[in-house]
Amino acid sequence: MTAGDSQPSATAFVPGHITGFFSAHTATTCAQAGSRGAGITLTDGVEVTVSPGSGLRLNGETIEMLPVADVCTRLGVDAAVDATTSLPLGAGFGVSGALTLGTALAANTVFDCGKTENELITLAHCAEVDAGTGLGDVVAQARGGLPIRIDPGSPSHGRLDGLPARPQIEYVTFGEVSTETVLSGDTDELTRAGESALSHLLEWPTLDRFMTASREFAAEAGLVTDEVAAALDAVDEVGGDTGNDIDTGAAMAMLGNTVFATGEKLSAAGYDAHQCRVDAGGARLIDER
Ligand SMILES: Nc1ncnc2c1ncn2[C@@H]1O[C@H](COP(=O)(O)OP(=O)(O)OP(=O)(O)O)[C@@H](O)[C@H]1O
Ligand SMILES: CC(C)(CO)[C@@H](O)C(=O)[O-]
Repeated sequence: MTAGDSQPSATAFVPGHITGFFSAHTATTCAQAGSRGAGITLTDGVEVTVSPGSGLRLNGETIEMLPVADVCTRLGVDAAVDATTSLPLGAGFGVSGALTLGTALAANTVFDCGKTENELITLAHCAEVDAGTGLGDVVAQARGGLPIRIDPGSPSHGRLDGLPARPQIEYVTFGEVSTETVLSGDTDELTRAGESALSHLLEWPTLDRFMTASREFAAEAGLVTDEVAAALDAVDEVGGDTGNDIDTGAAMAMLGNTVFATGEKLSAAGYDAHQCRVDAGGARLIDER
């Protein structure tokens, strides 16, 4: 907003979310549908500013995104959404979920919609589920930390827990995987692999176990691309950079052509990796005018 501009505006920050593994769960209502699984929320995220108007701009470029438009319709508002992020779209960082939840949080403030946080999370979750752009990103992004989605769905239905850890994270991305295409296909095998990965994690809920369960999930679900396989192998070869967590390795971000690891393992393997940390706070309003 420029000086002298009297338009109200509000800005929300929503962390990026990498899913390590998941199972897909359909239900009669969007609020009950979703995914089980586990992931990492990132200090790298999306800042979403809403003011009266129309259209969605991401890093200055006008784009169309169904769940963002849907949230505005569900709130009954005409919003101009202006978002910035260093994360790529469609590469497994939950950018669509972040844009959708950020729009809900900021629009509620600007247009005085009178919704609670859980109501806004539910609106954004339903918009993502109905658009097929995500199943569990919104609830994970609302929570922050290392969310475990024990039961699927929005806050009144889903059940979340988390891993008490705050590691440094590295990631490298090779491009997009269409979430809509994967979710609209046969998800039975993927869901079996996701259920097994969740049981494995819950037996011993540590960061190391999360990484191994994620690695196994990607292989069992048949989602590993050539670039991802090469990066996973390269990290295995250097054996981790710290010498004491050799088993942890790297894993694939769902659903993207992206690899992530804890510590500096991707850099040690020769990749020009982005570095960030685990987001501790979850989605939040950061400014209102
Ligand atoms: N330039 C663009 N590149 C990719 N997707 C785009 C673009 N513009 C709009 N979109 C829309 O953005 C959405 C991307 O959703 P998707 O869920 O794949 O991304 P993501 O949330 O960043 O990743 P993921 O869900 O895998 O974590 C799609 O609905 C797509 O139609
Ligand atoms: C389906 C998904 C992997 C897409 O990013 C995510 O929304 C999840 O974990 O449910």
